[in-house]
Amino acid sequence: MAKPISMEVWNPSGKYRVVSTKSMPGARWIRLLTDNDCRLEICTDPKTILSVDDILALIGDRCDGIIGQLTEDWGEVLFSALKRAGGTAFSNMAVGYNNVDVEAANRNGIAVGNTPGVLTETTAELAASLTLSAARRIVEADQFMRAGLYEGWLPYLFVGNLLKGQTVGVIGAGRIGSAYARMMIEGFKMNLIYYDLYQATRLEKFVTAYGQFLKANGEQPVTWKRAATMEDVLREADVISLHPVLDKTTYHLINPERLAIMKKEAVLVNASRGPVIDELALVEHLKANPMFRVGLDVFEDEPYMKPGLADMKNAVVVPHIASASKWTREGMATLAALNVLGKIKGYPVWGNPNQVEPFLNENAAPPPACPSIVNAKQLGLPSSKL
Ligand SMILES: NC(=O)C1=CN([C@@H]2O[C@H](COP(=O)(O)OP(=O)(O)OC[C@H]3O[C@@H](n4cnc5c(N)ncnc54)[C@H](O)[C@@H]3O)[C@@H](O)[C@H]2O)C=CC1
Ligand SMILES: O=C(O)C(=O)CO
Repeated sequence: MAKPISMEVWNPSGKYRVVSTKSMPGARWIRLLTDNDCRLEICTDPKTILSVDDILALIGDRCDGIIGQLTEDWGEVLFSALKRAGGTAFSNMAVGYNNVDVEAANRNGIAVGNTPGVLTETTAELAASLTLSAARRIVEADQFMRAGLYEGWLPYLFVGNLLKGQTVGVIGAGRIGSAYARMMIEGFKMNLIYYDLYQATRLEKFVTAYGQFLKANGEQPVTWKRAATMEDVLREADVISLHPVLDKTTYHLINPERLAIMKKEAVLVNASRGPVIDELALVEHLKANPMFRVGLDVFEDEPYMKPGLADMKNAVVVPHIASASKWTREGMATLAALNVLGKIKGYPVWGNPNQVEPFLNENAAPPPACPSIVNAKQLGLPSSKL
């Protein structure tokens, strides 16, 4: 087993031992735990990704709850160790929890928290930024300037794609996908085609109302369509943004066959999870189709890129920063801490994980509830009546 690693300890005499595998932004999450009789231990080891052995050492012999990161592998080994240490609560500091084996958590009676809602707009804004960067070739043009290559305006210099009046395709029109769609529709007057297992009723109503508003003002109305198949989106859209969860149904959702049916000058954006795209196939597609552009926040084998991707001028790549705004990261820390605290205190689970604002109000005490526990039903946890 790995040696115990460096820790920062808050409120040493607290009754409940809570561990965070990383330092997290803001001070509120620390205050919320220490004001509620928790001894908080924050791992300060400089290693970016902790191994299962590292985390076993952090859990130790006694641990009531633990906050972990999306880079960590939370399965049977860690959940059974947490159970043996007397723990009942884990929270990912993330909305996505594909790094967590929820079945293993269920077997060990551990609640699994996540942090929905607080990342929605921040992540959608980064997806919109990637869309614009790819469509208008911002990174290529920036590199060109810095290399001293600019000799004056030219009719063909860095010609890209106009978004207005084009079709934006969204795959996975949940919280983030819908927020992204609204940005592209309201901001650039794009038409929408989307594919999701469920109907995005609020999004549809928004596009209808916005279309009516534009029409009343003498402008071309925007339109929406719910596609029967993912292929319909890929064939029709000029810009496609991926926002589904990562699971068996979405692994390599973008594969060679599906890349082949996309428009040759399409823009593809991924701020969901890397394995949603077959990245090797994408590299080949980028090579064969120089006018096809991508904006990627996530990668199949993070922190690595597949061979060849870094050389592609038609790819904009950023290191998984879609949720990286101060407000969002502090909010994620707060929600993760409250998930763990709420379970330790025996609080019920908040009724609507899409409406977590009451937990984020700095000027009020948070509701006595766990903001979001993904396996609440399986563990038979009570729902909050608030
Ligand atoms: N790059 C980043 O930093 C971030 C990435 N994410 C990723 O984005 C994902 C989505 O987050 P939210 O919008 O908050 O979740 P959400 O649960 O509101 O939306 C996910 C949507 O995907 C749909 N979906 C599931 N399977 C599908 C399939 N096979 N085909 C099409 N649609 C399918 C669901 O019906 C749902 O509407 C997270 O699970 C996470 O992996 C989230 C935040 C930040
Ligand atoms: O919350 C998530 O799922 C993330 O990817 C964090 O950025």
